[in-house]
Amino acid sequence: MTPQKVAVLGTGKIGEALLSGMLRGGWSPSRLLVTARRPERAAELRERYGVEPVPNAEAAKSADTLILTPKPQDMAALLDELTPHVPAGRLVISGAAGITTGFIEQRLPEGTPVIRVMANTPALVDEAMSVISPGVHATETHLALADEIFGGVGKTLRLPESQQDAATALSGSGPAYFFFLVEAMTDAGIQLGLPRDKAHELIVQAAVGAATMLRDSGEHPVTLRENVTSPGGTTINAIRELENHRVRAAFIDAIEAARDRSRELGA
Ligand SMILES: NC(=O)C1=CN([C@@H]2O[C@H](COP(=O)(O)OP(=O)(O)OC[C@H]3O[C@@H](n4cnc5c(N)ncnc54)[C@H](O)[C@@H]3O)[C@@H](O)[C@H]2O)C=CC1
Ligand SMILES: O=C(O)[C@@H]1CCC=N1
Repeated sequence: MTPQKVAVLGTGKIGEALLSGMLRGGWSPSRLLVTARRPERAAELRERYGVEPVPNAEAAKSADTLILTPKPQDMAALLDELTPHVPAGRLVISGAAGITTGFIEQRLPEGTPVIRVMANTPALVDEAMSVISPGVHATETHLALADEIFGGVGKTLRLPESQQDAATALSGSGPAYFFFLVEAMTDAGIQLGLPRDKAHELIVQAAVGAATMLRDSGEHPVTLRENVTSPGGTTINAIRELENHRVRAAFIDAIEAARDRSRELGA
């Protein structure tokens, strides 16, 4: 079942990434609606994508699938605005960290199918990871629709909602950790006397190469790392320093903290 009309409500960074991906994937702008809080933002979206910005109430009435992408802190207010206008049977997909399907179901008309999705910004280059979990009224048909929409901008994976906060910490926030790593490695290159642009180029290509091997080689990351780590060579000196600085433990702590924050946002 392909929806006739999809609305993205609260079209900020992730909403725009999804919208742009849907358009690249062949969705006609006439089947897409967007809502934005600020008129300048609405005008920007119309100009950039040729989509129609509408008030939230109108989106709720005229789109058969609603994708909600405000900040978690703004979700309750958005739902209050939408509830009187959401006809029975509308599929509601939430892209917000932490917010549970139960939170949304309680505020919308009884029986509304709700799906929670955690995507990430690589949707901008069709390399998103989107983790999909159904609420109590979402059927296989609804899930297939979410797969279709989010599958257009990358990979999708279905997980039980109990694992969404962990997924948010890993793949939702994940790109930020890699960008942070690139920043830190660039600083190291500067420290070693390389020009910033050259250091950046070396690191980005190393990252792209490593990511492609991780995805395509079928090898375990430990094997891939061991293949780089020559006995008595350079890499093991670096690895020793990373272990001395407890970088592995820092990642575990960091990702646990992100998971905890996702839980807090939904509480
Ligand atoms: N940025 C990211 O990498 C990811 C973000 N998310 C989730 O996506 C959501 C949005 O995050 P961002 O796009 O980064 O934030 P953002 O702040 O760029 O976008 C949210 C947008 O919602 C709009 N908005 C809020 N209330 C509204 C209302 N009542 N009516 C119309 N528009 C309204 C805001 O004006 C803003 O433009 C969050 O819930 C976040 O947890 C999920 C995965 C990745
Ligand atoms: O930082 C955040 O809260 C959002 C959710 C996942 C990625 N960005």
